[in-house]
Amino acid sequence: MKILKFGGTSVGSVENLHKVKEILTKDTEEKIVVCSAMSGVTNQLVKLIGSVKLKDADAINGILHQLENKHSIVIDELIDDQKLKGELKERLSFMMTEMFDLCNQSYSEIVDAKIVTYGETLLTYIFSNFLNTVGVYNELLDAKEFMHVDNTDNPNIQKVGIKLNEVKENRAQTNLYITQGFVCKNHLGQISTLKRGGSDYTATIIGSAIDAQEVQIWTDIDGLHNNDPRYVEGTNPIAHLTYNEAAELAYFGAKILHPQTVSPIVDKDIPVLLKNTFDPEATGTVISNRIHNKGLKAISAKDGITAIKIKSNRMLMAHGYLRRIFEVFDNYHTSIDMITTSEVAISLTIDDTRNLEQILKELEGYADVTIEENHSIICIVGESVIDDKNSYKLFEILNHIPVRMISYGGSNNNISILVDTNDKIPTLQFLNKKLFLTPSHAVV
Ligand SMILES: Nc1ncnc2c1ncn2[C@@H]1O[C@H](COP(=O)(O)OP(=O)(O)O)[C@@H](O)[C@H]1O
Ligand SMILES: N[C@@H](CC(=O)OP(=O)(O)O)C(=O)O
Repeated sequence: MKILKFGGTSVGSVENLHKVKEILTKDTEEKIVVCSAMSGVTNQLVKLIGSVKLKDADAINGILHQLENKHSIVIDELIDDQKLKGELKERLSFMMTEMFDLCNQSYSEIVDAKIVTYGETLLTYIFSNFLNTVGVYNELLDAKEFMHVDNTDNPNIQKVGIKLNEVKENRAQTNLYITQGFVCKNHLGQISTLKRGGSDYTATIIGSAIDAQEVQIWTDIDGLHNNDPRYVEGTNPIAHLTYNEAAELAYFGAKILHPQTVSPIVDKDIPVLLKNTFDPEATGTVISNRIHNKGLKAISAKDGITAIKIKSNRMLMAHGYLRRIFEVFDNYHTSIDMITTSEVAISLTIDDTRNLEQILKELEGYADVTIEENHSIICIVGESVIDDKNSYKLFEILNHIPVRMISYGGSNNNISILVDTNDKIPTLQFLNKKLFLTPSHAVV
């Protein structure tokens, strides 16, 4: 069994849905297909939720109308059979009424999750019916029936596997299942999400739950590139990455992968393939535990970082002081990414600022605290990257860009620097030139 995940762009138009169909029908192997919402739809749903919070009836109606139109056009163009077309339109209209009713409830996290996951529900319903009508028989599985994820950081994979097998057993025999990414049920049995971009995570949770042979993530680019192609020209796909490398890159901003994608499949050593829907023959990237080559592989950037400097002339290096600082962050479930220390100060970074006010209040009890917002962590990744004889070149960045923090040696596989977000793109471009475009770029 293989798991194939198709992202928003891959399912974002009728033309692309036909391409997905081609990929699915290349062989008859058993597959579970995880689909995202059509590209742009989840963003529209997020906007819709904003309007629900504001109780802005005109905006709500406007967005619902756009969503109905968008999916209605897809049905028109995709489905030839008039009877089926009518049925799908009727179902679409029913789902829009359900959404309208939700929009008229007062805002809550459950209402939020129910609304924001509709994009996946709409798309999979239409796509599954389309496939069936053209002879590609499949069963549509409701992910809410088996993606029971009590703890999104550490899902109970076995539980998902048991539920998924139960759901499959009650359905007709087929070698093709279609389901929704992103949506899950939480520990209270309420509808929830795996966070933005979470369909990748859905795919690897399912892959691990059923001991899949491999997980394929189909997107709009030919694999994970050595730098962010949105900001840097001349980036190249990387043929092989280790789980460690992929996890670091995903966590530190490589948008192609949800940060938690790799974690469910590492222990089972299930490979993840990143493939291009628009160029299926392109090699793409294979993520596995095999180290093909060591040294510098790729650079990524994570925005929305806040640096916190904690200064205390009296106590910093005193026994137990660091513990007290870390406990404050721990008490507010706020994880720390980078840390540097001096004799009298510690600087650290966080990306979750929901509890920043309370954290600062507690820290200010025994230290001077300053914060700097709008920073980005630039992460240079590769197995044993710190031993790469070219890695020294990255420090030339210091001649060009004000660097706020550097983290070197925390792991052999990652060197991180913190810069103002306004300097992110020049930093990525400079590092690309220095580390990848100079002739001697090579590894240990
Ligand atoms: N290092 C990288 N390698 C490849 N793509 C990247 C990288 N960093 C950012 N991206 C962006 O990620 C996009 C694919 O991710 P995403 O938009 O989540 O796809 P999907 O719609 O398939 O879920 C690419 O179009 C590319 O612009
Ligand atoms: N549709 C959701 C989940 C997702 O994973 O989407 P994509 O595969 O297009 O990144 C989102 O936009 O966040």
